[in-house]
Amino acid sequence: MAVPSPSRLSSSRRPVNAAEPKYRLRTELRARRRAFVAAGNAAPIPLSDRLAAHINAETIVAGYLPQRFEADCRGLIGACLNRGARIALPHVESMKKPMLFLGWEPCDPLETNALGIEQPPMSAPELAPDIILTPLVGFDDRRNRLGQGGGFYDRAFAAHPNALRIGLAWSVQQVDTIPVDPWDVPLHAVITERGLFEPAEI
Ligand SMILES: Nc1nc2c(c(=O)[nH]1)N(C=O)[C@@H](CNc1ccc(C(=O)N[C@@H](CCC(=O)O)C(=O)O)cc1)CN2
Ligand SMILES: Nc1ncnc2c1ncn2[C@@H]1O[C@H](COP(=O)(O)OP(=O)(O)OP(=O)(O)O)[C@@H](O)[C@H]1O
Repeated sequence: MAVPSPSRLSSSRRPVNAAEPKYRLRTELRARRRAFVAAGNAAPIPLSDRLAAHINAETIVAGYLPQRFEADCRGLIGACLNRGARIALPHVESMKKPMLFLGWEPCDPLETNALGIEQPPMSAPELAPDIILTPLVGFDDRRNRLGQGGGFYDRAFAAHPNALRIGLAWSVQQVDTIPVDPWDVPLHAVITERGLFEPAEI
């Protein structure tokens, strides 16, 4: 089934400029991600011991439900639940409104948003995450991050400055250098199917 284009969410963003370095990199890395999964290389993203040390029954962990060829967060969500953590998932209503993290427990209902991603309904409680598991399009060895370009995670990081920012990606999504804009905040750590990427700040 085709995933609806993000243009179905009303947008006030400036038009995408195909010459912009982030735009070109995104196109290349989405293709890399797709090829990696198509070749049968997808594997669980492990909960590293160093991340596990931050997770207990008091912790609120924001995860995500994967879209197409993204690194799958669901095993990690299960591992966090096993440690007693509370889970939140992103809720996106429009390109203009900030993404919210809403509480979710196994068996709670989900709705599908205009991007084709499952999310908790607005009736779920809003939570302030201690840890934000972030889907990546790309990353570099300084833990700079490239996302989908909507600015949703940039804004979430600004709204939750004390949360641990953990990127999840396939190892092939690493590049030498991610272009950094003034609003970009580096990740504390990246985890791939190979484990915790070093250097990590956790
Ligand atoms: N799984 C997941 N959930 C998420 C995000 C994400 O990146 N991944 N988000 C992060 O901001 C927010 C939703 N924002 C998004 C903004 C743009 C696109 C987007 O452009 N998707 C492309 C597909 C890219 C691909 O081929 O992999 C599309 O729909 O055409 C997706 C999500 C919240 N939830
Ligand atoms: N703290 C912020 N508040 C408001 N807008 C922001 C903030 N941070 C970034 N933006 C806007 O978000 C847009 C997308 O930024 P960028 O191209 O770096 O996307 P990205 O980091 O790949 O996306 P995402 O954060 O969704 O993963 C930019 O136009 C930028 O102006």
